[in-house]
Amino acid sequence: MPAHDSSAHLITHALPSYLNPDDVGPWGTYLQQVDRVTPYLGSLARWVETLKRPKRILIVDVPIEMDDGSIAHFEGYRVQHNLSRGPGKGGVRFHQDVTLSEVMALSAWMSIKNAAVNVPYGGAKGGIRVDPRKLSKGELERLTRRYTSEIGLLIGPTKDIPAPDVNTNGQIMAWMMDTYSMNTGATATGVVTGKPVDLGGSLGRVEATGRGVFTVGVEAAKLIGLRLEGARIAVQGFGNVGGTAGKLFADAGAKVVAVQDHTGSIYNAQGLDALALQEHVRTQGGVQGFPGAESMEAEAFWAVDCDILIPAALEGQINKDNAQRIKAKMVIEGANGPTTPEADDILHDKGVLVLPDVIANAGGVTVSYFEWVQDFSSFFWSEDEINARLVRIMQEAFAGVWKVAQENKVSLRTATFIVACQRILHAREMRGLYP
Ligand SMILES: NC(=O)C1=CN([C@@H]2O[C@H](COP(=O)(O)OP(=O)(O)OC[C@H]3O[C@@H](n4cnc5c(N)ncnc54)[C@H](OP(=O)(O)O)[C@@H]3O)[C@@H](O)[C@H]2O)C=CC1
Ligand SMILES: O=C(O)CCC(=O)C(=O)O
Repeated sequence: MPAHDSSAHLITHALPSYLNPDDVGPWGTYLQQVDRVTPYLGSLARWVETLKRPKRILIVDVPIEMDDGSIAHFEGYRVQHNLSRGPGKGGVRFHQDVTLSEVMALSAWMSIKNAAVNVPYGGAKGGIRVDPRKLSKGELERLTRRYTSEIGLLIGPTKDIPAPDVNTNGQIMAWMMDTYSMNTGATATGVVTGKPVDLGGSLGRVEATGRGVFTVGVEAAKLIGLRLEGARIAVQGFGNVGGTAGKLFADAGAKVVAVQDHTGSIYNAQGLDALALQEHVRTQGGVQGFPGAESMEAEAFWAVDCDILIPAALEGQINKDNAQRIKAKMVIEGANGPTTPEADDILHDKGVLVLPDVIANAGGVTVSYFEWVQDFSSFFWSEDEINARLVRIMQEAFAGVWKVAQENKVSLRTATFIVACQRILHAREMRGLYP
């Protein structure tokens, strides 16, 4: 091929073999979101391809001995999407449907989210394809420890810092911290966040994501003149994020009228007792059978009469098939990637305000950042101090995004991407390309 053949240009942009340009899952959703922001990036658009390729992907085989003596193999991942603004940061998911393409999308949304609230991190995410409900506690511990050792070459307090996500919690973070510390020969509390408070965890981290969801919800409600007192809330997923957000809205005078998880969908027009429902989910494993609630069909959940809808489960839940039926005035994305681009457009045309994941659920990583800072200084803050700082960061970030949306006449999602992508690509440009 001649040295200046124009097709050489195409070769430098060839997609890596693991990237499917026709991905219709979460990674495809993310790519469409990047395409929507590109016209607003000015000269930084030259760098936008950076955002369409994860920086580093590790796929690991995680073998463990089961309680019955057999050997089982699980597939695990850690993806570092972008490290221009700092070490990788993002949770670890244990779920039977986890795929590489999903973890890539989740890691990319971490890059955007971390930049949107201006914490000094890049984006990363991890996961194992496993249904943790089918494991004993011992099997779960062995799986977590082996996975941590396998991804040990990528993670570290200044390299990449995991945290909880779906089906992972403080206990799992404690095992990860312990395994990494044993492998490196020194206690390294800063290698993960979301740890139990007695092991260097932060007060307020467990509730932080739900508190962030609530905080931006309050700000947006003021802006659109929606009264929270008596407002009807529907929540999908009543785990860490959905449960806390539902409880905080109920404490503020709103009514949680409908909740859905994989065990069922429940409804009470007078409002469900959110605290009692959290306890019911913790002890019974789901919302089904909650006293004082009627059951409803899963599909009917999306059409329920409500003012605020909070998806707080998995990706792609609000899609072209159900978006038209949504009656809420506002959708607050507790989950990552719950709304497909087609559904985004439908909601926009219906006048429903969508507070996107990349700002609405950033409270968790914000308090993770506080935890990491506290671990480095070994000086711990009070819960009031943490909550006050969290609320301030969320309010300021949300106000900034709102302004950008108004100025550019774009959705809050595109506005958040404008703010975040400019920060990431500016950092990329300033750092340069060569060692
Ligand atoms: N934990 C955190 O700090 C953060 C989490 N997020 C995101 O929030 C979302 C929820 O995470 P988190 O609360 O931590 O996870 P949890 O594991 O605590 O809770 C997940 C909830 O979603 C429900 N769920 C799972 N699958 C479905 C389904 N197909 N239909 C309906 N409900 C379902 C689960 O119930 P069941 O299994 O019984 O159905 C459970 O109620 C995820 O998208 C996560 O990435 C975002 C930012 C931070
Ligand atoms: O707390 C963190 O570091 C990340 C939480 C997370 O995975 C998320 O925001 O989606």
